[in-house]
Amino acid sequence: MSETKITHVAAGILIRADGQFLLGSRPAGKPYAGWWEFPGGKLESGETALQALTRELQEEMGIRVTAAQPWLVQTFVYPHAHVRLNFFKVSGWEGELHPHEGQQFAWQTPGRLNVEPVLPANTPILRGLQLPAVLAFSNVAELGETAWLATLQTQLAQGLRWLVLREPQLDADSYAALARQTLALAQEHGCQVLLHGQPELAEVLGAAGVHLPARQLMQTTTRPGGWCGASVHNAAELAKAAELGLDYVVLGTVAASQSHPGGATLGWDGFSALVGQGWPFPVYGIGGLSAADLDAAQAAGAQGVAILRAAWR
Ligand SMILES: Nc1nc2c([nH]c(=O)n2[C@@H]2O[C@H](COP(=O)(O)OP(=O)(O)OP(=O)(O)O)[C@@H](O)[C@H]2O)c(=O)[nH]1
Ligand SMILES: [Mg+2]
Repeated sequence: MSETKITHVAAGILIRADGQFLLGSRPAGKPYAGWWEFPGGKLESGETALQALTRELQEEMGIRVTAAQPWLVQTFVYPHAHVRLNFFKVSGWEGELHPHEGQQFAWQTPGRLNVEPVLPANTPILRGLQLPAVLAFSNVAELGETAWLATLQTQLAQGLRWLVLREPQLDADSYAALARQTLALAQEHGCQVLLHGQPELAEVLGAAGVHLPARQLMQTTTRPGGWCGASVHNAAELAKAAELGLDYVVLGTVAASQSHPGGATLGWDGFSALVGQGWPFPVYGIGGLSAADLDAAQAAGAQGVAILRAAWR
């Protein structure tokens, strides 16, 4: 059998200051004409993905890219090609948008698209765009239930929109009771709550989804419904998360933390090397981090930081 040829593609997600992002319709005459995509195209020989992105956005829409960060990498098999798609977040450009190929443009709100259909390979990218920069993990273990629930209400009022309810010290009944209370509070504020390692309970209680500990991730054969993320520590666990089609992972331990003192840490260099392999989901740093580490995390290729103790101060 001949080796499958991989077509390398670069595509840009233009993001405006108001958070909206750009989709373009594919021009007549191309495969999937009329479907919506992120502007971009195939790498020419000798080009890096960033060079191809810059050239394609100039050719297709007449803009000059001034700031672009590599984000997700998705591989996909179409009848017409096996593609490896390098998606960039484009936060800076010069010039007005011109549809040089007769395409249409549409600015979109994450999670609330008003155009369709979007190219099938882009599903995880559209999900990733809905995820926050800071992912909060609960800390009932240290604060106690009453104090944590009080802090939760303050944080919800201040805009907390994503929460992982991780309390491995609780027995099943106590955890379920806490989950019910947490969901009742969170739902008033449109906050998405992910339960820890219990897809069935998440479904019964109507939680947004589930967060899998690494051991459970490695034993899972079918992706649970709703939002699904996992904790990972190495390339094998990252690969498993990609195979299952998860929505995000938290990768650590980045720095020594109070909960894992003296344990092995990745540091931002080790973190960056793993993220740089290219994954179809956002990767958060975890372990001894706070929101103050956001810039360092993003410089290392992270979506952001997962924070535990620091989320409830
Ligand atoms: N530009 C772009 N291509 C995508 C996306 N998602 C996705 O699956 N693709 C696939 O990536 C491949 C390359 O896309 P393209 O047709 O834009 O390439 P191109 O601009 O170089 O076109 P050309 O070869 O006709 O000049 C196509 O197979 C397309 O289906 C996306 O969001 N943007
Ligand atoms: Mg193109």
